[in-house]
Amino acid sequence: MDTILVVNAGSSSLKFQIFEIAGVRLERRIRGQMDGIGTRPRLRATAVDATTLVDRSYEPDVVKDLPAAIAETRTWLQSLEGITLSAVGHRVVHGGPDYAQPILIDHDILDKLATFQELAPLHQPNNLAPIRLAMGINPDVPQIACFDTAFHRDHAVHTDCYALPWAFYEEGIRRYGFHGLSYEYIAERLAEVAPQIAQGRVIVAHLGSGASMCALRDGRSLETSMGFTALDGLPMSTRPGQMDPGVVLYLLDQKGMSAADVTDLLYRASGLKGLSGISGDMRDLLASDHPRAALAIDHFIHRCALSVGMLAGALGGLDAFVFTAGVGENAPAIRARIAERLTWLGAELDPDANERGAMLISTQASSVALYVLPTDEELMIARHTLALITAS
Ligand SMILES: Nc1ncnc2c1ncn2[C@@H]1O[C@H](COP(=O)(O)OP(=O)(O)O)[C@@H](O)[C@H]1O
Ligand SMILES: CC(=O)OP(=O)(O)O
Ligand SMILES: [Mg+2]
Repeated sequence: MDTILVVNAGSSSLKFQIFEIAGVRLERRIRGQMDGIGTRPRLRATAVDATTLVDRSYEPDVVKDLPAAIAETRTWLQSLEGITLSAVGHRVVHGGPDYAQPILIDHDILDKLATFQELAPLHQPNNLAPIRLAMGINPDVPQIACFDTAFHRDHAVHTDCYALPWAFYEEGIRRYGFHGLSYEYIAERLAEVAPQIAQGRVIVAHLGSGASMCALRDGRSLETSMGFTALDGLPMSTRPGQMDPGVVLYLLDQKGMSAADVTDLLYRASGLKGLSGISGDMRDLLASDHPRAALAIDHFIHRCALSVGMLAGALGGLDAFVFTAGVGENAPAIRARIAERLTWLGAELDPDANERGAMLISTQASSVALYVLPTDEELMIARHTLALITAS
């Protein structure tokens, strides 16, 4: 069968899906992921009828990083039979100022995208490595890049700029925003499940290993919590989120840390992991009775609440709030605590619906509709990929 393979390397997971091309439609065939990379690695894949195709756990030091996950997953994918690849669609986290649309990759574009590696060190190298590999093995299969930044590219300039001298904006130091494929999917999904509400003022909380929020109006991105890099905004598994840049200056100047040390601290050793000293995985923190686990969760909730205030301000009010990604989809306790901090906006949680993981988790009296919508970045990538290969 003719298929599109989609590859999505996140900061704690490698997700993939295989879609059959059925004329102009896509039919999902296989969905899988290696998640818990470096903490509790597990490779799982299911067929469309929910049959388990693989379910394998690994020691954390065996699949300790994304390259190890890519190698292990690739071996498994190669064992599949009867699959002809028409194209591969890739999530590429940073598209810089110029890439605002999905694009067919060639060597020049690959080199250009590699110049953004320092702006997304947890992602960009792992997004580009499989593309380079695939182009080497089978140069005839089109490799399509879909950017996390693209969905935010039509923000107003006053939204995108930092209050730095203008020349910095012109050279590309801007607030790009990320998780755009997820927000694009949720905007479409919300338009299906609640068309009226989707036209209104909506905040989507993508709470995974990386976490951000996006203010949508009429399905378009108006504001988002991440900026020039995916360090900004909410605290994450291993990243601190919004921080006074004076801290970085202090670390460099007063503590004598090198730029590489600070990079490592901010991308890999901070956030929930750094603050708790236990783990960056929300499951571990929820299961722990250590006071620092509780502190890390309290901080996460507090920063989420502040971010909602900021984005509701950008929207001039709030009609709906959507939880998505690993934590948002799977942690009712976290959803309940965030919802509690939305009470001032008129939100009222339905605790039973929340525990069940229902799609709508607010009461009828709530003036802000609360939703849980599983994201599907891979479907978004597959759609873009199909559109691009059929247009060319
Ligand atoms: N049942 C759960 N309860 C709480 N957190 C969960 C649960 N399942 C997954 N998570 C969290 O979701 C995160 C992964 O989310 P995901 O969106 O897949 O991240 P990424 O794409 O950045 O790798 C993990 O760090 C884990 O903390
Ligand atoms: C941009 C980002 O942080 O992505 P992820 O949440 O997949 O790590
Ligand atoms: Mg992700």
